[in-house]
Amino acid sequence: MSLYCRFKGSLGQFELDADIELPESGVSVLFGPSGCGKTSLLRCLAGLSRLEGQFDINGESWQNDKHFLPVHKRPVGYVFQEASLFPHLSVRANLLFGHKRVKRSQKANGYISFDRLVELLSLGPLLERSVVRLSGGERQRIAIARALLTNPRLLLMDEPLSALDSHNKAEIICYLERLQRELTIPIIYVTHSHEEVSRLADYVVVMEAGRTVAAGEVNAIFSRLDLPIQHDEIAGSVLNGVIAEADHQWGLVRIGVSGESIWCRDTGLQSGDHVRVRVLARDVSIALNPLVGSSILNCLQAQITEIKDDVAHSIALVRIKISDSQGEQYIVARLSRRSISQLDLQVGKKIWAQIKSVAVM
Ligand SMILES: Nc1ncnc2c1ncn2[C@@H]1O[C@H](COP(=O)(O)OP(=O)(O)OP(=O)(O)O)[C@@H](O)[C@H]1O
Repeated sequence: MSLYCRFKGSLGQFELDADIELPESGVSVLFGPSGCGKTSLLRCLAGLSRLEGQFDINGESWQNDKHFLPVHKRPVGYVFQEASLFPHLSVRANLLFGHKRVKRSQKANGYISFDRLVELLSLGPLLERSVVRLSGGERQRIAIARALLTNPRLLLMDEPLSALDSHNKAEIICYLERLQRELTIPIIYVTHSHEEVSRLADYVVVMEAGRTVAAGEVNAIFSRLDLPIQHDEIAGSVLNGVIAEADHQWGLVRIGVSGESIWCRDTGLQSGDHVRVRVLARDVSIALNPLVGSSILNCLQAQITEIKDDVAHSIALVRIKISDSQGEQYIVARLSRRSISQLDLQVGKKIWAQIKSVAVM
């Protein structure tokens, strides 16, 4: 871990109390409901807001009790919900606006060149166009490239997909996944979308009412039953796996996940590809014996590690563990309390977790 921050103070009526340590690279997502303080925390990191606190990044102090590095001196790239591009300039000129300010000697480790960014974000055909008639997705790709061309040591992204339609969103997520593989600087990404977290996050910080309440790896955080994220109807667990085989006849792939298998729709991935799957808690059921004569393709051997009543009286959440010699991962199932009683489900019990292949995302 080499990014540490703590900020405490008031912004009008709002109290921010954040204290987090993040990995030195990869995508860390700030996740939480609207108004919980994600943007406020991002603004403190950028130096746009000044609260009492401390911010150390990769061995440098940007803020402590005696010192505050002003916003214009922080090498930070900032991507907002909507790209604010210069309307009188071409795409190329918009990109070069940030690029020119970077001296050769200042180019940090992991710096991605103009040509490489144009290639990674498929900006070549747009370079000579005016920015005025571009789609939202194209504008956002330019905003991301422009932020990176300033040679930042930290990239902040504040709900960069929230203003886009679903087609543009899906496209930009693919570009972000590509960038993620090349960038070596830390990215802090704000969202309240479960899909974005499961696709992009290496690490998650959960925020609630101005406070940072939990932080950790994606599977660990999304399988915790004590966090408010589980109250969401579309809450689910995120599992890491590897494509093991394809069933071309039926258009399915088998994903190996901690010694178990999950069949889901084939989206063109190859054997050996590392993937993430998201399984909603409401799509998981539990049986005491392996399935016979069922349409459900996925039946995973697992063990119950925790049971917790939901806020809704009739429902409980069950955390189950799958494991092999490489480690363990957790899945959450949302069940009726009646089923839990009838099957006498208890912590430690070995069970079978059933998941419809069409429900796997
Ligand atoms: N400078 C400020 N003065 C007064 N109130 C502020 C200030 N900055 C933020 N707030 C308030 O702090 C709260 C948190 O806002 P913030 O934008 O950080 O939340 P958020 O989690 O990013 O929300 P969203 O997901 O909707 O963007 C809001 O109620 C906002 O009005």
